[in-house]
Amino acid sequence: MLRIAVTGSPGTGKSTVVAKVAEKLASQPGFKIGGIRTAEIRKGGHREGFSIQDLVTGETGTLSHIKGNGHRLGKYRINMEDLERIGVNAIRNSLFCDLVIIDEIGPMELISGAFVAAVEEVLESNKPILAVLHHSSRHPLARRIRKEFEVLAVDTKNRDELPEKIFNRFASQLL
Ligand SMILES: Nc1ncnc2c1ncn2[C@@H]1O[C@H](COP(=O)(O)OP(=O)(O)OP(=O)(O)O)[C@@H](O)[C@H]1O
Repeated sequence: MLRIAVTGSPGTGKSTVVAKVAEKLASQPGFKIGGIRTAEIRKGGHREGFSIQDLVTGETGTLSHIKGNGHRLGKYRINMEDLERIGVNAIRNSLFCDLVIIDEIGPMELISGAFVAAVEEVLESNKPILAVLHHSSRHPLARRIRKEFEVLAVDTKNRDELPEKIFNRFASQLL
């Protein structure tokens, strides 16, 4: 079962690579992609936090924000309610899809035991997975993914060609 994790320094284009692969696969008739994407919340040219979205329902919430009163991680406060209501549900429901995308598995997401458990459940399934893995996480789940997945490092030199390569790998197994 094909499982690929893309990793790399901040801002190298990991999410863009995954989004391009997802877009190409999603355009195949009947192909269903589940899981999550996270994105920056910007205001006035500054990053104020991150959003989290269910790839099936489109439901979007706040993963973290500079304002809030949840668990602090750097300058951000984790919104555990949205992380678990949207993120954990999206990952559980992705078990009914053809491909699971988890963008991303990093320190903010790994704060939630329910998130970790949901990802572990997907790992125990037979589902193909494409994940963005935070480059420096030492969490046991991150270590497990580094061992079990094919890990591809994204950099500015390979980020334009990687989407096609990753698409072809999944396409040859799944389409
Ligand atoms: N192939 C590309 N060519 C040009 N610009 C790109 C490319 N890929 C990504 N970018 C730009 O680089 C920036 C970072 O991209 P992206 O969010 O995909 O990176 P990331 O590695 O996922 O970031 P983070 O570390 O914050 O998760 C964005 O502004 C995006 O538009």
